[in-house]
Amino acid sequence: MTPLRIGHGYDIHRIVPGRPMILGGVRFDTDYGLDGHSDADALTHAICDALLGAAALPDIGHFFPNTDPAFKSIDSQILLQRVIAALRERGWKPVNIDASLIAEKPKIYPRLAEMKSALAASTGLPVDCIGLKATTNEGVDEIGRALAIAAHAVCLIERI
Ligand SMILES: Nc1ccn([C@@H]2O[C@H](COP(=O)(O)O)[C@@H](O)[C@H]2O)c(=O)n1
Ligand SMILES: C[C@@]1(CO)OP(=O)(O)OP(=O)(O)OC[C@H]1O
Repeated sequence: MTPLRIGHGYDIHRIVPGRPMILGGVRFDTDYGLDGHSDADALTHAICDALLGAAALPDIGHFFPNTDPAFKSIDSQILLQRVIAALRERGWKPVNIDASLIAEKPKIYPRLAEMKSALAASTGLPVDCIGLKATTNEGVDEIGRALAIAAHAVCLIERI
């Protein structure tokens, strides 16, 4: 079987008042946050889907349905740890992850190191195997009007 596989993931969540803003396992000090059944960490969800996709497994919603109360407000780092465990059971481990956030706000750059540390802890990867960056959408569309935040992720996995 092929020893290396590539995966891609995407997620988007609406910005709403009064919800926590959690991205890459890090909480931002804002009076707005992302709407969702879980903690709505769009970045971590995109990473989960990239890993699942690389292993040709069904997506995050299949493993953790948004109709299941067990996942209400759940910390997405727990979901990511379970995704890593699902891959490990099937003989796969991550090699590296690269992800991009598209967000008008909050400013991501000052918190990047913390986010990488949190994702490294959940995936078991060294921090230098996790790429992370942010860009605004230059005011274009709902993301550009700060009504939503989107994330894209790619990853490589290899045989254990
Ligand atoms: N939410 C964000 C968006 C962007 N950044 C950083 O600002 C730089 C400039 O953004 P552009 O959209 O003009 O490319 C970008 O390179 C990021 O480093 C950010 O920290 N948080
Ligand atoms: C993370 C899960 C968990 O129920 O819920 P949401 O926070 O709604 O996130 P989304 O990316 O829309 O769907 C995936 C679900 O698995």
